[in-house]
Amino acid sequence: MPASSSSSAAAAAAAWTTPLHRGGGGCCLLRVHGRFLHHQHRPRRSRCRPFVVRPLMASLLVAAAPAPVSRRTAAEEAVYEVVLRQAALVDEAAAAGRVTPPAGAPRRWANVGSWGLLGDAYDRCGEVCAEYAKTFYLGTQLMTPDRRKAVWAIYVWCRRTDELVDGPNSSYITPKALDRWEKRLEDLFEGRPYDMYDAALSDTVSKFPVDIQPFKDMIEGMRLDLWKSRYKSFDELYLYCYYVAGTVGLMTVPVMGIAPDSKASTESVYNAALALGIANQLTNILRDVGEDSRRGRIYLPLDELAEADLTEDDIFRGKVTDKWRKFMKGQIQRARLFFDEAENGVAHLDSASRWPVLASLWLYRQILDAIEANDYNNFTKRAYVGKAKKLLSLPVAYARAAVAS
Ligand SMILES: CC(C)=CCC/C(C)=C/CC/C(C)=C/CC/C(C)=C/[C@@H]1[C@@H](COP(=O)(O)OP(=O)(O)O)[C@]1(C)CC/C=C(\C)CC/C=C(\C)CCC=C(C)C
Ligand SMILES: [Mn+2]
Repeated sequence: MPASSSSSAAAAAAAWTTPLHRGGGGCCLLRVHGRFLHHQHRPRRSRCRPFVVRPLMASLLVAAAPAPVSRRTAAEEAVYEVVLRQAALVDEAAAAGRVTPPAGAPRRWANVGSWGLLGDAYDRCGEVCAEYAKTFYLGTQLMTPDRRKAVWAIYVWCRRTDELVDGPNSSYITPKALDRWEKRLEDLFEGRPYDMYDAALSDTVSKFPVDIQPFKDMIEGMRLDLWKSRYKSFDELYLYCYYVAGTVGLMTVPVMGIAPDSKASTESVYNAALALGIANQLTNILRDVGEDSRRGRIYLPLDELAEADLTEDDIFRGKVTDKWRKFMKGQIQRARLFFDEAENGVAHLDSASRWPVLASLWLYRQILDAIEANDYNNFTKRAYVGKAKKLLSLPVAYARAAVAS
């Protein structure tokens, strides 16, 4: 059973009774244009819940109904518990005055470091990153060497994890194989890496307050992909998106760092990071509807499809109709809400980390524009952002990141 499941069971029980304002006074919700915005005036360590695009709220927004604020869904509650734990870890490290371990502390994985192989391991991670994610690799060049290398190591682990279920050997991947991958993850967190990519990550997690839970949760998402090909509601889909993508935000914030002068709570920065992962994955899903359907998969909320008077067969037939356009407009609107929340958080990241995050956010968000430009034909036309637009985003994001505060 995944570690997150135990908390999700408790969360499920609490979900119908927990008010949005668990922290008491000190903050308030404002309703603006049908959205609830959180007005926050609490110190960094506050536990008061910041504004976050909630799955239930987002579903209702898509259905153009009024959004309730008093209830949290089971999926949201489960994810929120992880967010709180990650934020607390970063706060503890900051309170102890460190991002890296105290000087002289035993390194969990010292041998290879002293042989100089660690440098090679990180270089290989950088090469993989440069090959698979050029723009993002470019963005990491502004970061301090330690942070840049750490993000590469996380990237490579994520890419390898995804390759297990999506790569050339995916047909051989069983739940047992994923269990072994998880054991390997535990080993590397304990300072016993299996290969050089693991070694780089092992070193990274010994230097930064990175927790194992989001990594385990990503493996859980891959487990889902082995057997689940339908999502009944947005709540179910939200949890999947958290597993495979929201987790990336939680893994990387401790490395990217929070701006020392930021007044935002750690928790709200984590929520923004989570939102970016969710937004990216929702965009992935909307871009790949046709491709996924040809693999027998529908990553769209079935209840919302039914409300739009669309059936699974409509997806498999892949005909762009007015009903489909209307449905897609709602889905795109929801993804944009998550991007908006993420964008608000970027200014609170360490200044050197803002540019790559903002650039990647803008590039991904433009895929939604491309779906619109394709007249919502995501069955047979792949939405992509052209090279010119990509190149233009980089300096614009750079300028914006430089002035963000
Ligand atoms: C405050 C604030 C906004 C902080 C930002 C925090 C941050 C850096 C968040 C990163 C969000 C992000 C890039 C999420 C990745 C989402 C994603 C695309 C996940 C993909 C999953 C599965 O997709 P699928 O199989 O459906 O699609 P494909 O056809 O395979 O594409 C993933 C493929 C999971 C694996 C994820 C990666 C390989 C990306 C990992 C990226 C990093 C570690 C670097 C992130 C850093 C920057 C600067 C963006
Ligand atoms: Mn994939």
